[in-house]
Amino acid sequence: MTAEGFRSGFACFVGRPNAGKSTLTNAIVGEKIAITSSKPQTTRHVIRGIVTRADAQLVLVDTPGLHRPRTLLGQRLNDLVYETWADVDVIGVCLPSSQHVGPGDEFLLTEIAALPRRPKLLALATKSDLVGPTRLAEHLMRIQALEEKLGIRWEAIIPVSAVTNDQVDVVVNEIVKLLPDGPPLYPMDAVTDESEEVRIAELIREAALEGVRDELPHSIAVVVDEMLPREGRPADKPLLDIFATIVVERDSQKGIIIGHQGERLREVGRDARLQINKLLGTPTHLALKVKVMRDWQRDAKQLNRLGF
Ligand SMILES: Nc1nc2c(ncn2[C@@H]2O[C@H](COP(=O)(O)OP(=O)(O)OP(=O)(O)O)[C@@H](O)[C@H]2O)c(=O)[nH]1
Repeated sequence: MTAEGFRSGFACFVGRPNAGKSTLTNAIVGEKIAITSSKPQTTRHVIRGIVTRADAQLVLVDTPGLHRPRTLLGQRLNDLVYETWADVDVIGVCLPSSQHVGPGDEFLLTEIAALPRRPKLLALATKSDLVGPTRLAEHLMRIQALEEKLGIRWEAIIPVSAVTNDQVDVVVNEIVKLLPDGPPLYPMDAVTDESEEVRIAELIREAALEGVRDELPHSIAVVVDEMLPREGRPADKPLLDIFATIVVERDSQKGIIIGHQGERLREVGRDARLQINKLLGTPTHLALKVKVMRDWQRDAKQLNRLGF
């Protein structure tokens, strides 16, 4: 039963690494679904957050960054980006207020402008809390000037801060306005269609990368091997056992993840478990293994197994 005038569709946020895409997605969906970090390029999976309102359903698709493909993984990620862009109704282009609009941003927009079926474009001046009004105004004017320079059209230009929650609702309203009429695409109570396992794997990956991103930026993946309720627990005190494997490319990386006498891996497990408990709302026990799979990023069979 959907009211007349109900809108539904897909949107994604694009932007240079660190532009604030994941943080904005989280602020909108209100649940930890995407990875955020202070270092670039941690978003790897296509993650959908779903906003359902009385008048609309918005499905947010998170894409990885576009980069120079040096490995099979790089190529697949880029293909995924173009496929995602072709599918969405609205692209929110994140242009951080704290940085100048640069060649990277223009490259991205030129690629979008060349799409056969161009989605509607919203310019989002992200991280607006980091600059004063004068700088923000200048930034907005530079964004405006891109229309003529690149032959694109902004449906709106919106300053937004995901951190202070300023104008996040305006962003959602503007996106919804641009969605086509249509019934909900997912059940009305859905938040995300990403499987729990994938979300858990991402939380572990995030914890494993903490503090060592410079050393291991793209060389780790996480697979959840098994999740089962612990037997013999009282009904009011359940415990979920999660077995997961952290996959690295080299022995030296395995050493980094594990740390001196396993200290670092224990920390990773503790951090990840807290996040997982929050996500699932159930106490969990997390058993982590570290495995070396040489060149997993170049090997198609391994990539398929890891879900890329
Ligand atoms: N002050 C401020 N910081 C922000 C805001 N949004 C994001 N950040 C910070 O900017 C950094 C990058 O944010 P992300 O959301 O991970 O950026 P991203 O575009 O998803 O990055 P990639 O996954 O690398 O492409 C993090 O340290 C965030 O805390 C904001 O509105 N204000």
